[in-house]
Amino acid sequence: MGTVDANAQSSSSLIKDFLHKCGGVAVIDGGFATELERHGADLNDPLWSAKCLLTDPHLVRAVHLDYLEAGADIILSSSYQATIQGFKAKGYSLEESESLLKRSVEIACEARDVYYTRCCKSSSDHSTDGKVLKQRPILVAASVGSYGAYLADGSEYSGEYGDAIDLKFLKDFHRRRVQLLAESGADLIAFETVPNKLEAQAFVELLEEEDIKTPAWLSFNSKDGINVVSGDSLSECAAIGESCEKVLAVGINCTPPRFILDLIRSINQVTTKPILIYPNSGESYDGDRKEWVRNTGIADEDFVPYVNKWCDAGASLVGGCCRTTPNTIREIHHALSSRRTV
Ligand code: MET
Ligand SMILES: [Zn+2]
Repeated sequence: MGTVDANAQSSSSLIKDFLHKCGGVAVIDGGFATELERHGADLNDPLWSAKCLLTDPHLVRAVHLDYLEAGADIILSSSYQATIQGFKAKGYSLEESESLLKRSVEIACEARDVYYTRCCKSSSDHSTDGKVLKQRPILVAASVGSYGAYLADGSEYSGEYGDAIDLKFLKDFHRRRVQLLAESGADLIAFETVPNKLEAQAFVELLEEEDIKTPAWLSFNSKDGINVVSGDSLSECAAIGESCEKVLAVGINCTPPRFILDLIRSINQVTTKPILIYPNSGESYDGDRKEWVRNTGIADEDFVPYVNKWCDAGASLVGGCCRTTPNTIREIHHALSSRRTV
């Protein structure tokens, strides 16, 4: 087997091997931007969490560390809303914009290094204040938010981009960012909050066209428990992930917990790949008011008691999205620990 084949082989089993080492299930981190806000960062800006790369990289690193110490096995970089187009609109040069994108992954990798050093210094797997300090495999995923996230008007929750936005436009929009993040030292690329089929198609075509060597996951969001937010069929969206060898896992993020079980069942029908799940707290984002609002109607209870049911239904990577915190992740870590075989 040649080197290229060997690389393809090792990256195609990255998540499966990782899950094996984790004992069958792995914990993803929790809300990142909303956690920065909880620490006082003002992210009312088109760059959202990426603004902190400019103003407060120490906080970015500290939040990554908080999630690792809460038991996350996979952390996502702060590049969700970081785009070359967005940085340029702020007056940064192409070179500066590109290095900021890479910086987001470097900071996550630095947090992992600091974490490993703390683990070495600790005599037990848990510190007295409940921190998880266990030497274990940890993956850094480079976050890529959708085009709707760049628009910063909440349209990643509608998936309505208008007729002018076609496949070619979306591929060209994401191309350079995906190339850069693939070469940034991240273990994988996390395409997150993908709101429609067109953008899922754009991502998998980009992976192939650009011969991207870093594997990816594809994560959709839903607001009805049946379809993705645009109304496109979740089965069709998940099948796009299934069809691409470079996509190692498919799933759902930033979606109210009460929809998750049905969504897992629906994805399970069309994929053999690991299923990832990281719901939000159950509140919804009001793009006009630029705030999170409680849903009326069915209240979302704390979802941690359900995570084992989600794993029984087929999920193997579980974490949290917006408005979840290191506490949520600590609880998920504990809730899943009894089913882990290591
Ligand atoms: C709107 S979904 C945001 C996902 C991103 N990983 C974050 O937690 O900030
Ligand atoms: Zn979210």
